[in-house]
Amino acid sequence: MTRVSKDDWVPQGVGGLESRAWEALRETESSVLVTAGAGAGKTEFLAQKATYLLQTGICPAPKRILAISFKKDAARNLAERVAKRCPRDQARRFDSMTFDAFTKGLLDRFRPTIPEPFNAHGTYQIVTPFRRDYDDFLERHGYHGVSAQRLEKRVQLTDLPIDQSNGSELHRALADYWHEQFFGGGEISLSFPMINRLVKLLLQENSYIRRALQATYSIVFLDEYQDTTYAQYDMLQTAFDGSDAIFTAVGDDKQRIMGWAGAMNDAFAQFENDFGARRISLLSNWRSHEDLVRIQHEIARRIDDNVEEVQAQGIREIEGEISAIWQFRSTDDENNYLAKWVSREVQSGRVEPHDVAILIRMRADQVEGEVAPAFAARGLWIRNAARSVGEIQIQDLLGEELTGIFVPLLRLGATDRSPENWALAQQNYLFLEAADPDNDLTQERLLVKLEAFVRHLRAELARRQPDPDSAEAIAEVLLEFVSPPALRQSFAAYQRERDFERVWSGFVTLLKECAEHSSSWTEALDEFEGIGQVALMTVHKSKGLEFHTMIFYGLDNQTWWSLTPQRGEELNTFFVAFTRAKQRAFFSQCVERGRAIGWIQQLLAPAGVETIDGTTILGAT
Ligand SMILES: Nc1ncnc2c1ncn2[C@@H]1O[C@H](COP(=O)(O)OP(=O)(O)OP(=O)(O)O)[C@@H](O)[C@H]1O
Repeated sequence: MTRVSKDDWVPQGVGGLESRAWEALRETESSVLVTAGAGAGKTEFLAQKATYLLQTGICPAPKRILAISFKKDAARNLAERVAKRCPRDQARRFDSMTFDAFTKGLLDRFRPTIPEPFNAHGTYQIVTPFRRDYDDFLERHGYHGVSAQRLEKRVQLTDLPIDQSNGSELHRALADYWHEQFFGGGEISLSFPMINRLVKLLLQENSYIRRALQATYSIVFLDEYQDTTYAQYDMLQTAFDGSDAIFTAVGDDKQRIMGWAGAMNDAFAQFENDFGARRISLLSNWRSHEDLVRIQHEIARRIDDNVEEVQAQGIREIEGEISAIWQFRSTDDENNYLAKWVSREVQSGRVEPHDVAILIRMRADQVEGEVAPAFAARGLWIRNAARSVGEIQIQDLLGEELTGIFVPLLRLGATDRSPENWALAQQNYLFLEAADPDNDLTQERLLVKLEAFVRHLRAELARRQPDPDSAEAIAEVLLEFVSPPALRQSFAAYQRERDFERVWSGFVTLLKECAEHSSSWTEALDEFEGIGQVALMTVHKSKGLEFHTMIFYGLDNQTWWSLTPQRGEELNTFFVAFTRAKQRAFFSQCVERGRAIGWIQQLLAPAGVETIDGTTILGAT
């Protein structure tokens, strides 16, 4: 087992850390709250801190680190960064997962021990109720004085068991709601907020499980902390009540975009108070260059007048405009111009298609239908990551563990040499087989088996042309090798048959689709991963990602009617999206839909007006 002394440890994979990040990294005796703007390297900082704690033995075996992120791809990305830097025996003690995966994992493992009647037998389905579902429930039960919004909020926040002595109509509706979800006939239906409440009850009532959890995790990381909900915070506090766990939370209050879903108003102050945390703020932006950071700062100032200026560390690689409003007379003009512009940029070698993102406010499927034909006419494909394959969205599917295990194997099968995928495949396989890191013989034996399988897979792929039938057959070959029991055992999220099926069938569906119009397996895999495709996504979905060039599509005062400096959360969402750009961010606006948004126009301080193909461009810098 390799250990590095604290003094000798250096950050890995990045040039260095700013001095405040060092300070926060070395703070291992008390909790810290790292606040910083966009691109400050908050997520990277967590990966470095985990590496530091594992490599120096500050987190010694068998202790583990729990890292909680908001999105599956973010959780996976963090785990991959740590896995790349730490030996396997250390990296496997880093548990990176979403809040939902954490709570659901506890529910699935300990469900029978929850106090009655919530320990009811039988399978459960996960539901995502909309307001109209609450309305429907209230209507059916005759609760005319209760709004869907209030009921939804109560479900999120009310502790179980529900206090029967409170006779208010809202309370009765809440009790009935839980009863119907559990005993309404058929399968039990649970939403994630309900799972959260059940797990809180479990941890509150069962000190044995609580202590076991605390003994496992003495270090906890919280990424994107600004979007933690009251219920999640409450559950975490219950879980770690009385423990000496050290927390590291990172966040940016200007990126708070989940208020509508119950995110805390005062998350930072509360954390400092409850966890005795030191606040350390970072001042760099590693993602974007100086000229973009200047515009970002102007938007940030509209969110918080006192925001500190940050130091841009990104290098500008582009000449000419880096931000502007492009105005069009018709949507056809708009789509054609954008397709032509992106195609020219790709052909000139300035950017790869997947480094370009088209950002929209909502309804990705509809916009995809409008934009894609113009792009396809120029040989460019749009990847709408919000599209569902079966019951899972592509963006979520790509963050799934199953995908992370199958894709490197497929890549190895499709190419002669791929050291990176070979390293990943080895690591994954040894993990799936729960190989003892100290037993060289077992490891050797497993790696020989893996090699033989890759040879077999290569032969299978070589003898089949990519098409949907072959894709399905190949996926089955992979599953048989990896084995569903090993997947279920290794990942709590796949323990329920239905959860596993959802991901598995999404994987097969997308692979079949990609194989259908590819001439090689590598091409099919590129398409599967979105390589060579222009990304299309809503501003909400862009959280945590980054792109070389971004185009905000259809940014007019009708479509984005609520984007005003007075509406905090919309502005934050826009800010999050804008700060994803490394080099350039443009806005397209079509007069058929609405007018330009005045304050953005002002902000970009248009330098002049140009005309191209009958379209007007308001230039910025
Ligand atoms: N110390 C560093 N040196 C060089 N590059 C870095 C460093 N830290 C982060 N980066 C790079 O800067 C970019 C932003 O980092 P990261 O995503 O961790 O920032 P963040 O603060 O979590 O961003 P956001 O809150 O905007 O999502 C990434 O491309 C990352 O690889």
